[in-house]
Amino acid sequence: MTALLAAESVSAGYGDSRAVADLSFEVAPGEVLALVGANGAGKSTLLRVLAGAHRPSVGRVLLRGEDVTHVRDFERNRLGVCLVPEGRRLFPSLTVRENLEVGAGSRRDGRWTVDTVVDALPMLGDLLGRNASQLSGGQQQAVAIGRGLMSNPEVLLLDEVSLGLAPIVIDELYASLATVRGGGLGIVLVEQDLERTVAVADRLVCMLEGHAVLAGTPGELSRQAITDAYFGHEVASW
Ligand SMILES: Nc1ncnc2c1ncn2[C@@H]1O[C@H](COP(=O)(O)OP(=O)(O)OP(=O)(O)O)[C@@H](O)[C@H]1O
Repeated sequence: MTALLAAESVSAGYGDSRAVADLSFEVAPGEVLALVGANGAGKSTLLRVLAGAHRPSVGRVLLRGEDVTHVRDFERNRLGVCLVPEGRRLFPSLTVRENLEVGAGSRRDGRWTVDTVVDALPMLGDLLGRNASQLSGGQQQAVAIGRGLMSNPEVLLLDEVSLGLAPIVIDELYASLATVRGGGLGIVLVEQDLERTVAVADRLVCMLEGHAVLAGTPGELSRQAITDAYFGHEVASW
């Protein structure tokens, strides 16, 4: 079966420095693939390559079998790939509703509207008329995810959605993700919290200095193996 999204031998970097090295993987419809790795491992760069925001130096990105390597980010968004970047990047002077509606710009058909986004992310229900500048970090993150959903993506790329948030807010966001992933949406997730990643992911790819050093399902990989991969040779308990 053709994968929803595939990276084929992708390398990418900045000038002479290589951030992603010869990475390959596939994401099936409805699957959550987690990219795990320490700071600087290349996870955000890889997400940007998948989104069309960073050109790989080598390799290909395929969407439903079509080569989209040279398709730019805005066009790739129209084709169904949506990046929710680290740092949220909302429009502070717009209301929550307006920020969500900005996400619908590409006008793909699908189930996501302001109403269905609020169903999936209930914390937004009372906030639609509020300016984004007046939101807590968790509320902003929920808007950023909701804005991504409004483009009716087939692939959602989530970069550190829980960064800086209180555990209770992260719990709420992850509970929402469980409802979001139905309907064949593929998710590529970058998350610092290994425990949470293992709980939510169908498959893990552990990155070290740009390379994929370990891959498999949470059932196949021991915590020790994931931790060793995360830190290189160093062993830590978690
Ligand atoms: N704009 C940039 N210019 C130059 N080098 C960069 C740039 N962005 C990232 N890098 C470098 O590329 C490598 C991979 O960075 P990247 O942000 O992809 O890693 P990451 O795994 O997402 O890290 P983090 O968890 O800290 O966000 C790092 O060595 C980083 O310093």
